[in-house]
Amino acid sequence: MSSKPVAGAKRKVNPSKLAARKKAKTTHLSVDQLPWKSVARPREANASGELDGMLELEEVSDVEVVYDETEGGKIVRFKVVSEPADKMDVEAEGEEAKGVDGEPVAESLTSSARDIASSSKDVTEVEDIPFDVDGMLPEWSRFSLHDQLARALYAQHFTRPTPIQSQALPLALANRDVVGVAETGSGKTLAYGLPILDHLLKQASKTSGSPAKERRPVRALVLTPTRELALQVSSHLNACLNSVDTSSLDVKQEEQDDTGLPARSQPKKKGKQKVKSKEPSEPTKRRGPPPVSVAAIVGGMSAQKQRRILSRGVDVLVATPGRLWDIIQQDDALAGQIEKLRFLVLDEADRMIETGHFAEMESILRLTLRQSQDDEIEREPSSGLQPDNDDPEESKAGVKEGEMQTFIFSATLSKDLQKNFKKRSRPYKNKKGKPASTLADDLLMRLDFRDPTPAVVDIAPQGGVVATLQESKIECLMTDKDAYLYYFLLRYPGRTLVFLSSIDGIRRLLQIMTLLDIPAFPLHSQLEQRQRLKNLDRRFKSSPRGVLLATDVAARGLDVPAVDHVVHYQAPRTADTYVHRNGRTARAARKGFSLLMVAPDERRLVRALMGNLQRNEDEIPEMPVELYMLDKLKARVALAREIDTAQHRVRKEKHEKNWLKEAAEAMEIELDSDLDVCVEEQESAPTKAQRKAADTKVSVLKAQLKNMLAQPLVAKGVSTSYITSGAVSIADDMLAGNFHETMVGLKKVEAGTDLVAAKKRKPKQKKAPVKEEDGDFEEWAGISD
Ligand SMILES: Nc1ncnc2c1ncn2[C@@H]1O[C@H](COP(=O)(O)OP(=O)(O)OP(=O)(O)O)[C@@H](O)[C@H]1O
Repeated sequence: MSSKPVAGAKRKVNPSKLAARKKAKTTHLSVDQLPWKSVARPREANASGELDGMLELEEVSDVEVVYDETEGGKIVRFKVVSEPADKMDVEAEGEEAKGVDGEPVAESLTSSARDIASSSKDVTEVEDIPFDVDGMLPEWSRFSLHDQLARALYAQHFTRPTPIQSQALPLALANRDVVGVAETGSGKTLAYGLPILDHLLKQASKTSGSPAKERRPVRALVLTPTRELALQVSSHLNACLNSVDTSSLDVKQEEQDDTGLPARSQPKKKGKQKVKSKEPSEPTKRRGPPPVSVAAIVGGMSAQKQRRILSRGVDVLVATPGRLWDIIQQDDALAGQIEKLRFLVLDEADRMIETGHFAEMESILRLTLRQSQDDEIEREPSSGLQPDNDDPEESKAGVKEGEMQTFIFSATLSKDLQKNFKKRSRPYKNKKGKPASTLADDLLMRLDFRDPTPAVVDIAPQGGVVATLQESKIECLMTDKDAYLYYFLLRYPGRTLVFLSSIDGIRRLLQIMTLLDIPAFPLHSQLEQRQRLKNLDRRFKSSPRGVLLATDVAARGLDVPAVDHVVHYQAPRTADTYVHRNGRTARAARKGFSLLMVAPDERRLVRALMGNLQRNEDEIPEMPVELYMLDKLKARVALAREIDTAQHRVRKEKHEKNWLKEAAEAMEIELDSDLDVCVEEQESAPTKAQRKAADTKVSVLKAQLKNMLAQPLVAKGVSTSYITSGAVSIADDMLAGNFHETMVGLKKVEAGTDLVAAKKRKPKQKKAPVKEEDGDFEEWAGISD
């Protein structure tokens, strides 16, 4: 899916430039052949819903739209002019033009030419000023990152590296293979992304001025388990490549708030470099192809679109294994490039090998194996940042110049697997060894680390619990879960991600929540990709009280910055899933809350998964519930369920009838005379009168529910007539601003502030930093809102 700016169609040509125009070399192309360029999906636009479920944005420039009158009517053609942009001077009058395929076409030659001419000046000016990393980003300066990356980090207010970035970056920059395990939401994407971009940008700087004639090969491959994660990773990395005019920032004495981040809202003090008042993250346009390009290829994208992305030349390809393997099988050139990768990343490595991805992953990994013994590593001292190390084994570490580096990242990787990584760098030679114990072991052990001793950085907290996360649980009957969920959503309004284990369950709950006026949206694998992105990007992200009902397709990696709550409507099947689901909230050191709903027959499962996390089930506190209020809500839920059941019956009958009609049409049978009668005659088939009665029943029930929803929910002992009387006075809360808008008489509090104390809470233990990196690590304060 692509979005293309609309072109101006009529043009006035400046005669003085006409001669130059005539000399310009022109080529006529179809819409798909035009030199489309990828544009990063701005994250803000995602939140505001502007992109409306688009997978990628593209733009095109230096294209002229030409109308030819032919006998068959008007034909639109696109003329690509290879004249340098700043020599053009053509005026456009804004009339919309359609391409041959009816799609709107690119911005007019005139405006794009001017934009490019002026923006190229901006870029040159910006890029000529070296970025003062020591002054502006002192905590990043030891990594000596490419100027472009430093600017982008600054623009995103990432003033200091997160702990996983602090520890993984020196290793990766020193050509080590890295296995990184750190808590959810702790910045793992940039922990592997920055070294890759840094390498590619520095390489591009060396070769700039001699543009490659052939399509640029893929240099880095990032594999992710889900489409959403692939798109997100690509957008995170692209955000680091957007050119940023940091000369417009108050660069020197940047105010830092308590979190160590720039105080955006504070009045600026006088600084060393003076400032135009411009938003820091505003990107400037870049001329020509980007020095490094990142693109995602995922399922749900047309083959034509994929070809176009690849033909532009992608340096960093982010992909899901299934789709990538499909393409590789038809594209020998791409297969060849994968064999010669400079970087291979498995993001959420452990999930990737779960059923469904195994075969494709294995095939892709096989391409990355070294072909012969001659490719064995000659151990050379690594260049760049080498961690201090007295260990003789470690001193031989690192991949040799130009060899593939492998990065494996996850929030959950078993200790056994990590140990195995350390022991075996060329597993496929060691077939006689012990067989791998799990599917994950088996596949990950097929990785061909070029580094004799891959570095393992494991700073995941014990039990997988992020320090800023408040967990809680509710023990209730399975049949009461709808009511408890509804209670939770009304009692603690906020952006909430609810995990269920089945798609049918999501469909049912969606109907009920919608009937109860809760803004709920579904996310599961049977939805079309466009719908998935729309529900996530447009609806959920932009609704502060939005509720996303999702399967575990949303459990891994998704970075929705302000998810307030995670609810496990059904207990997760594994300990890792519990950790990853929880990880959708409490990200980047923000506060978060999770609620585990446990039915009696889920208790054993919960006990087992807590045991796997070396935790005790009892240490999770109970969420308090006002039973009087809950009872009122149960009545609403019961009615909503009744409506849903009745609607479901009506829908099913309509569906069956339609199916019969279609079958009858296909068989060229008159439905009225034959099948319709048969249907009506079936014992179980409802008559027309019965169907009408069912419709009426639904309408009556809906009216009842509407009436019920309009009644205020008043807590026990509260008098709404006299607010200062009654067993509970609400006047004080009203004055103090603690008044709960929906549940009159209850205090407005955040989820987690009124938990019943945990029975046996163990103190959280922090891990010691790994030996490669002996710097002191401050608690990461994250990004401020
Ligand atoms: N140095 C930094 N300072 C502040 N914020 C950062 C920094 N690095 C990354 N972030 C932000 O932190 C958030 C989480 O990052 P990211 O998605 O990479 O986490 P993750 O560790 O991969 O999480 P998960 O395990 O759930 O996939 C993102 O919004 C990212 O932009």
